[in-house]
Amino acid sequence: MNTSLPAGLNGLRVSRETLDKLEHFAALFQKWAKSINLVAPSTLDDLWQRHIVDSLQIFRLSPAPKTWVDLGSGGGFPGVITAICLSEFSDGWVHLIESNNKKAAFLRVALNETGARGSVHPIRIETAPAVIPRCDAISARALADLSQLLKFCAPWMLDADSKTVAFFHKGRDYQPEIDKAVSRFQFDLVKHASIVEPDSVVLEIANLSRRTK
Ligand SMILES: C[S@@+](CC[C@H](N)C(=O)[O-])C[C@H]1O[C@@H](n2cnc3c(N)ncnc32)[C@H](O)[C@@H]1O
Repeated sequence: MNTSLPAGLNGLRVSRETLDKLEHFAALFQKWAKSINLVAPSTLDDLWQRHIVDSLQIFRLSPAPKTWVDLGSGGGFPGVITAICLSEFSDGWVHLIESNNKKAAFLRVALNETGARGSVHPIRIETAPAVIPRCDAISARALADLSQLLKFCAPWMLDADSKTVAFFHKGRDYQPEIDKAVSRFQFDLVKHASIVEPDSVVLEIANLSRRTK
């Protein structure tokens, strides 16, 4: 298995300390992935590019938010990677929402062992806003279609005063998801080209409101 670092992290810059933590996380991930299905096994050989660098783009796009919520964190992408990046700063925090208990156990170990700034909530996303009433940013990767993601985010983003921004990784077939979502919601959208997958994007969404008929 290739656990080596891709040259220059695709141009992303991280400190030596963060790199050490990412490498520690990668080693832990490979160990746990032998007994729990953390990502599609076919992608394990390319852990750095397919998962770690893919996740790093989120923090690169938005380093400022203090309180993050990562929905359906699975094996930690992008939530744990964001939490590791935040550990360079004093006051950021990532709430990882993952209802699968085995994955939640891995996430706890990953945060503890890397000293990342985050906590794990082994709960359903639908109940998370009651536990985490506000956040500055939300991330989700490989979780649901855009309309469902916006429904999950609504409790944090629908308030007219909300400044919460959401970041969603999407593969090349994202446009029909946007077309469907705009029939129900209005929002500001920025499409960021992925630095990892050609034709994939990270959708940045702000100023969410429900469309009135
Ligand atoms: C396909 S995995 C993606 C994991 C990770 N974000 C990634 O990109 O590798 C989706 C994860 O979301 C979790 N999940 C799905 N629906 C959920 C819900 N309603 N509440 C909490 N977790 C959920 C699943 O247990 C699973 O680990």
